[in-house]
Amino acid sequence: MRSDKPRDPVAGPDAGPEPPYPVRLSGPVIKGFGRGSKDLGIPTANIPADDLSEKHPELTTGVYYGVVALDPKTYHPETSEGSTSTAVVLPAVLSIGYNPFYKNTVRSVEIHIMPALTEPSPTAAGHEGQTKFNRLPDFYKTRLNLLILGYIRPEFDYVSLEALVEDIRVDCEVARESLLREAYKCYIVDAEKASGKVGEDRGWLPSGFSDWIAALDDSLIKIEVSATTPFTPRLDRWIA
Ligand SMILES: Cc1cc2nc3c(=O)[nH]c(=O)nc-3n(C[C@H](O)[C@H](O)[C@H](O)COP(=O)(O)O)c2cc1C
Ligand SMILES: Nc1ncnc2c1ncn2[C@@H]1O[C@H](COP(=O)(O)OP(=O)(O)O)[C@@H](O)[C@H]1O
Ligand SMILES: [Mg+2]
Repeated sequence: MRSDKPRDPVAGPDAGPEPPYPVRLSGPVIKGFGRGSKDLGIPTANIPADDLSEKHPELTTGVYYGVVALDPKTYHPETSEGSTSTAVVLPAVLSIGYNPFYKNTVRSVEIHIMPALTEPSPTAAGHEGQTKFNRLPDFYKTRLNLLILGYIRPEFDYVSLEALVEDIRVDCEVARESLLREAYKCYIVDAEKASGKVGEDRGWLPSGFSDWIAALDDSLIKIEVSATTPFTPRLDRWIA
């Protein structure tokens, strides 16, 4: 259970991500338990966690922050300049684990995408009225690339839903303040402006989307060609 100790305003070293971070995760946005928006008012984009223990044994259960890019072929939000064909890179906070408050038996990766760092934070303390978490148009099935930049805290059980929501609100603020530091902000600015290893990781974020669509289309075509062709089991489960 969460203690009453006040929370640190930032997480991770000021000098920038320390190994094992940045960690790259990628996957299609799948259905979760349907609680994020409905129960908590906090939508979380879930990506498959099946091969996490094998590929990323370093990722213990807990809450992390990072940056995400969504495939612009299936997710193209309208901006003041019209709709964009390049992937937007946005700050994110996520949980990896069993959601002890809900006592899940399977591990999930759940990502809450926050507004751009240049916009005011809707989750800041003292924000007028009830906290409204960031909400985008739905983007199920879209491929999401995530760069995890730091660890915030372990997962907890809570005495109430309100206490869970309040802790996630603080996570959003910790993630935002952490990412606003110079050594982290560079993962969000234009890829061309970042150099060295930071530039490599930043460059990876909006990459690989065309390969993914080809692979996905291929699986779907196989299904159409022959009803007896077994659907790739994992995709079958991911895509409603
Ligand atoms: C930043 C963040 C922190 C979270 N921390 C916890 C936690 O400490 N304990 C917990 O039980 N669930 C935690 N959750 C998970 C929420 O309970 C979860 O997002 C919710 O159950 C929605 O699940 P769904 O996507 O399957 O609908 C956290 C989620 C986020 C985004
Ligand atoms: N800010 C956001 N962060 C993450 N997902 C969002 C956001 N805004 C809208 N969504 C959409 O909401 C969906 C998640 O809502 P949620 O209630 O957690 O459902 P589920 O249980 O299916 O994950 C995401 O898959 C995405 O399509
Ligand atoms: Mg979710």
